[in-house]
Parts: sequence; structure tokens; C-alpha cells
Amino acid sequence: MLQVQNVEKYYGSKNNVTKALDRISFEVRRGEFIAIMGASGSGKTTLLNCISTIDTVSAGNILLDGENVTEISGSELAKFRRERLGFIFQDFNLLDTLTLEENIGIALTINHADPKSVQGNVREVAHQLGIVDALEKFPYQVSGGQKQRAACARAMVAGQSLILADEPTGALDSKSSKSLLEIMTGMNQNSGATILMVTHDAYSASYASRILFLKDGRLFNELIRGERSRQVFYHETLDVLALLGGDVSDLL
Ligand SMILES: Nc1ncnc2c1ncn2[C@@H]1O[C@H](COP(=O)(O)OP(=O)(O)OP(=O)(O)O)[C@@H](O)[C@H]1O
Repeated sequence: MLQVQNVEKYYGSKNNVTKALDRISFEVRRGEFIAIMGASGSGKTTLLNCISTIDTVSAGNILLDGENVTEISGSELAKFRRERLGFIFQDFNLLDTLTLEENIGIALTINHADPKSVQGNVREVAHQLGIVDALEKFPYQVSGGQKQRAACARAMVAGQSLILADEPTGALDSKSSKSLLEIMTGMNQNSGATILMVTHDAYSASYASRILFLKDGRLFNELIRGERSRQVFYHETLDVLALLGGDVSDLL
């Protein structure tokens, strides 16, 4: 579903070039939950930004459902992001002046979808994520967990192909992190959402079905969970991080 082919990304000008991504290639199949790990500066956010079309690649191709996203330009970009990608942000980015219902349906509303169908779609995902009772409320009137669920609902309400999350648990305490990761696992396993999550954190990564490890802008290793328990997978992740070297404490 997602094909990343020989992607390179350079920042800077001639005399001061940073190679952020160095010939990265991998594929994501529909329904996978992928974590991308690596030390600070290894290129995780750059990779996510290239996939989400927020940044442009210097070389290589990125195909989503067969469409080359590196060739989309201008006004088509915003439309592409709204219709095909879901985002889960670290601070959830819910708009304070809109109800949860309006927040969840915002991409559909901007696309001028029929209000009845927007309402139907919003209610369906809200039901899946257990927040139907909070739909009329504003973000300041609901709990942190309900905000998390609303943000997740927004990322999948339009049937987006791919959900992208950059350090979604980065600002959360351990209880809220666990709750968000369980919601994301539910979106993946019960609703078939395909998720690509960047994280520093081995515990968060252990919820994924596959982990890609970046080092100095290159794909260093990958780990597939298979039938193993999350706990066993977590320990294997720590082993790979130790192999990755560098400042491991930076990764935990
Ligand atoms: N806009 C930019 N201009 C110049 N260099 C950049 C820019 N953005 C990123 N870089 C460089 O590209 C490399 C990869 O950065 P990136 O932010 O992708 O790493 P990361 O793995 O996400 O790090 P972190 O975990 O700290 O967020 C780094 O060397 C960084 O300094």
C-alpha cells in the first residue's frame, strides 16, 4: 500500500549539506502497524514528513496506493493530505471552539461532504472508539482520554489510507501513553487502520507489528513481532537498540 523507494533527503546548500535520509526503501502492507525508531537526528521525522508530503524528497519515490506522492503539487497537496492521510499529533490539535463531533468531521466538512453523511461517519467511528456520549462537548469539557479518542477518530473518519503519528506518546504520562497505544492497537486490529508511528520509546514501539530502525538516515534493521507477546517483543527491541549503539539512553 505504501512503497518508499530509494528515498534521499538533503538539507542545506552546497557547502553545508546534511544527508537526512540515505537511500531508504521499504514497503507497508495494508493493515500493518509500523513503528519507526532511531536515535535523535537519525531521520525519523524527515521520513514521516516526506511521506506526508509536508517535506519534499531530494531523490526517490513514495507511492501510496500506487500514486506517486512526490509528484503531487500545489492545491492538490492539502486535498491529498485531508482525504488520504490521518494524523495523530503529540498535543492532539483539537480546535477549542469546535465540539468533538465537529473536530472529528473537519476534513470531511472542508471537502464539502454532505452533512448527513459526515454525521453518519463521525458517529460510526465515535461508536468504535467509545465516545458517542462526548460528541456534543467541547475539548475543554472532556477528559484527556476522550480527547485522545477524538484525535484518533479524526485520523480515521474519512477512511484515510494511512495514519501517521509522530511521537504520539511523547508528552504523555505512562498511564495515558498506555491508553493511547491501546486505542491505536484497537484502530489497527478492529478497524483495519494502517499506522506508521515514529517513536523514541521502546515500550510504545512494542505495540507495533513491525519496527523499522533508522541509523544516520539509513534503514539499519527491522523487527517483526509475529506471534510473540508484546513483552518479549519489547525485550528484543531493547537488544536491537543496544546493537544500534550510540547513546542508548537517548532512545528509552
Ligand atoms: N530543516 C532542516 N534543515 C537542516 N537540517 C535538518 C532540517 N530538518 C532536519 N535536519 C537534519 O536532518 C537530520 C535528521 O533529522 P530528523 O528531525 O529527521 O531526525 P529525528 O530522527 O526525527 O530526530 P528527533 O528524534 O530528535 O526528532 C538531522 O541531522 C537534522 O539536524
